[in-house]
This record gives sequence, C-alpha cells and structure tokens, in this order.
Amino acid sequence: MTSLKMPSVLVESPNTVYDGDFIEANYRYTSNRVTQKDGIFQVKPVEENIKIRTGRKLNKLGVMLVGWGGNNGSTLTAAIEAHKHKVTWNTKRGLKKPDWFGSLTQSSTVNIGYDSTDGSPVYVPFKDVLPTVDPEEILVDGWDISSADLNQAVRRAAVLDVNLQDKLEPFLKDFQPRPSVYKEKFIAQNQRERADNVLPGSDASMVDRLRADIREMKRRSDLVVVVWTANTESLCPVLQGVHDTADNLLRAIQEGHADISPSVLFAVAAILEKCPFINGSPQNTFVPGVTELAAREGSWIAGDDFKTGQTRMKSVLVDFLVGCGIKPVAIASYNHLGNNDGRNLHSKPQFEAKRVSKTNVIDDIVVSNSILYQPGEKVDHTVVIEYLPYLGDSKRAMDEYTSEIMMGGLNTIVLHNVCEDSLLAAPVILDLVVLVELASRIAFQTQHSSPDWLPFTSELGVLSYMFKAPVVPQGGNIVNALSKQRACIINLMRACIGLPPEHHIDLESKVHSSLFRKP
Ligand SMILES: NC(=O)c1ccc[n+]([C@@H]2O[C@H](COP(=O)([O-])OP(=O)(O)OC[C@H]3O[C@@H](n4cnc5c(N)ncnc54)[C@H](O)[C@@H]3O)[C@@H](O)[C@H]2O)c1
Ligand SMILES: O=P([O-])([O-])O[C@H]1[C@@H](O)[C@H](O)[C@@H](O)[C@H](O)[C@@H]1O
Repeated sequence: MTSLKMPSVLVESPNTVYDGDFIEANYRYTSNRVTQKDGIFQVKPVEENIKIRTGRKLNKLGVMLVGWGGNNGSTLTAAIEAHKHKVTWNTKRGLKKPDWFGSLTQSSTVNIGYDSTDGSPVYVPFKDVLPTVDPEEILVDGWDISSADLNQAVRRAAVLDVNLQDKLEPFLKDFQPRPSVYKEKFIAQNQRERADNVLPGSDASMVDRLRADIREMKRRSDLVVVVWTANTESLCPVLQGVHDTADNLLRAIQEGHADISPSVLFAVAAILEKCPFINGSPQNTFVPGVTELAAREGSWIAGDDFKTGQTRMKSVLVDFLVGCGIKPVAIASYNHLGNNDGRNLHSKPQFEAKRVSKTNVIDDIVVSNSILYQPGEKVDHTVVIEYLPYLGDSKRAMDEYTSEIMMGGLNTIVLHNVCEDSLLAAPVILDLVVLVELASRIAFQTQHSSPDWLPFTSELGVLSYMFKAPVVPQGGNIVNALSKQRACIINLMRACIGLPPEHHIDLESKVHSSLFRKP
C-alpha cells in the first residue's frame, strides 16, 4: 500500500470523518417504492441511514492484460510508459505530450458545489474527488498467443505516431507477453498464424500456470486486476453439468471438457487468486459457473465488451431521443475497419457475439417509455461490421437513426465517425482498472449489516458506463443510458464523502429568496 495523501477535496461536515486510514460518511440513502393500483401509481419514499467507508491508502496496482500484444493492450501500455517517462514527440501538428483524453477518471471533471464568493459552479478533476491510483504508478504485464514484444506489438498495431513509437522503443522492448491459452475452436481461424506463444498441456495445468503467473505479479503489487482484451471468442454453449455451477465447471476443467473457452479459464484463474477479472469482449465468459465461483470466492468480475465508440454514442443518442419524446424506429449501424480485431470479427461466430452486445444496448431505454413503445415492441436495428485491411485501426462508423416525430413526420439523423479504435479503447481500460481499485476500498454498513462492512457484490454493475452489455447481479437492473451510468459513478463517489447526489436544481439561480440568494 502507498502512503496517505492529503485529500484534494475536504468535506467539512459532521457526517464526514477523515479518520486515519478511512474516509467514513454517514449517508441517507433515499429511494421510492411504487405500487400500481386501479391505474394509480402509489409512491412511497423510503430511506435508510448507511455508512460508507473508503480506504485512503492506495493499492500498488498491477494490471495483467490477456491479449497484451494486441492493439488495445499495446496502446494502453505505450500510453502509460509515455506518461511515466514524460516522452514528447513531433508531429505535423507540432510537439505533442502524453494525455489521457477520453478517460473519465483522468480527463473529466465533477461539480462539487458553488463558489462561496460568487456562486459560480466549482468543478474538480474526477480523480480528485476520492483518492485514486495515478496511472503512472500502474505495473503492466500480461499474456498473448503472439510472441511479439511490446515494441513490436506497438509497431504492428500502427496506432501511434511513428515518432512516438521510436521514442518508446527502449521502454517497451523488454515487455514480453507470457504464453497463453489457445483453442482454435473459439477464435477465428485467421488468427492461427499469430499463435506462436501458446501454453501446452491440459486445461487444468494451464489454469495452474495462469495462477502461478498471477501470483508472481501479486508479489510486485497489492492488487492484481486481470483484463480480457484478447480477441472476441465465439459464444460458448452453456451446458448442463459443465458450465451451470461452480463445482461442475471446476470438474469440467479437471476433465478437460472441450467446451471450456480460454476466457473462462482466465476468469477461473483470476477468481481463484481473488483478483478482479474484467471482460472487455462480448463473449459469454460469465457463464453461471463463473459467476457462482466469483461470489463464492468473494472475487469481483465486470463486463462485458468495452463501450467505446459507435455503441457509446448510441447509448447517448437513443436516450436523448426517447427522453425528448421522439420515437426511434429504425437504426442502421455500419462499421468498417482494418485492424486485427476487425479481421477476427470477419468470422461469423465471433461477429455474432459482437452483434448481440452492440444491438441490445438500446433495450432498457425503449422499455422505459410506454407512451412511445407498446410492450414487446422493438426498434428495427441492424449492426454490420466489415473488414477493410487498408484502413488499419482507423475505424469508420456510419449510423442512420430514423425516428417518428409529431403528426406522421419522420426525423433521420446520419452520423459518420472516423477515429483510431484503440485510442478510444485504451482510456476506457485505464478507467476500468482505476475504478476497480477504488471499488476494492469501498464498503457499506447498513442498519441490518452492522457491525459488518459489506463490499460491492461480485458483479461490479457500478462499472456499467464502460460496457456495451453490463453484467449485474441476478435480478438487478441493467442500465445502458450513458448519462445515468455516469451519474451513478459520480453520485456514488459523492456519497463516499458524504455529499448528496448531484440534482442540478440550482434553486439559487431560479428563485428570488434570501434563502437561496447567492452569497
Ligand atoms: N478497440 C475497441 O474500441 C474495442 C471496443 C470494445 C471491445 N473491444 C474488444 O477488445 C478486444 C481487443 O481488441 P484489439 O483491437 O486490441 O484486438 P487485437 O486483435 O489487436 O488484439 C487482441 C490480442 O489478443 C491476442 N489473443 C487472442 N487470443 C488470445 C488468448 N487466448 N490469450 C492471449 N492473447 C490472445 C491476439 O494475439 C492479439 O494480440 C477484442 O475482442 C475487441 O472486440 C475493442
Ligand atoms: O464501441 P463500438 O464502436 O460500438 O464497437 C467497436 C468495438 O466493439 C469493436 O471491437 C470494433 O472492432 C468495432 O468495429 C466496433 O465498432
């Protein structure tokens, strides 16, 4: 653990105590219980006084990337090293220095109130609301079925400016991905030529090897987070007696059952080592046996499929339209790109996993408005991804949103987005590991749980913002709208320091009263 830092945001309230190793907040959690009777919604506000405790000492964070040598893995590693070594590089647009644009934790701000002298809103960096890990302090390691070192991987990815690649070479060339699990059945055949760094042996022996790798990393860090950023796998069949319970899954691994995917083996290894496991791809790694194992071992899991570009925009735009009372009826989303991810997704079974996670992202938004949509009504929605090698990592996303507006009118919005896929994904991966580390230091005490402190559930639904298909505990509500997902994280962080949720009412600017008058 690192030493204590003075908080950048210090709340002066009897409900917020900075006590040695912890920030402890007394918090009034409010909600409403609704019953429908005879066409009337009866709403009963409920509240509970809870305590929230946040550890102030940061963990030395180790991140192990599965697919380290891929475009995402190598770009993230390069960005961390560029920050660590304060690398600058020349481009046709002038001298550049490292930044984390696109990262919620590093490049966004949070309103914490109004200035006591002139009443203007005060924003602080997101990362300063609570103590969070500095990306420069993160240790990166990982596995890849390709033996390329990280210098070669960055050059192969061709995402970063070549001058930056040259400057980073001394810092990257000694990063060597560990051999990994390769099963042809799960990723596209077109990946075969890349697989020159694979583990031999049975599933059980490979899990032992992965656990040994993780333990080695644990010796260098306090908390190891394992992130799947390897190729999208095909969806695995969920078989009774194999994937359905934790015990059956562990037995199936011992017996070498053919339908256990590499990502499941990694998830099991991480869970057994009590390390958080993040699934950045769309396949169903979190079969019931994995989620049960995580709950049993008290390990955290989060997923599925990083929400970075076209889908992130969709979870804003559809929420915006439906929130305005406009009815999206047909959405066509095309994508073409030429990176190795696109090459893998060119294969049907892998694309199918991606199609599902990219399509379901509007479901909860549609269901939320019974004026616009009848029960069970769907939006016509198509998702297409094409592989165009020449374009490399430069992703092109084209979307057409057709909506019904007043009195039989139609409103069509067309979007065209061009950007490097991995420069959108790398900051999202950074946010995930920073927030998982923060989540590991937060615990709750309710009147019912006292004196025990309860951690988050093993499915970290609080990280939904970063995923196309958020995994939540069974029976939990899935939220896809980006604004709600962001509000959830920010209001939770505010709660940790004893501040109420951000309500944006700002009565001071709306009511003429001495009570609300600006100071
Ligand atoms: N870039 C984005 O915006 C984005 C968004 C959402 C999800 N994703 C997902 O993230 C993943 C990675 O994307 P990428 O662009 O880095 O892809 P990539 O193909 O460049 O990298 C994947 C890496 O994983 C390696 N790999 C494959 N199977 C492996 C295994 N079993 N063990 C270890 N390594 C293995 C490959 O050799 C490759 O180096 C993909 O599944 C993609 O769908 C990407
Ligand atoms: O976040 P998003 O842009 O919807 O989704 C993108 C990623 O999921 C992906 O791996 C990629 O290769 C795509 O083509 C797609 O566009």
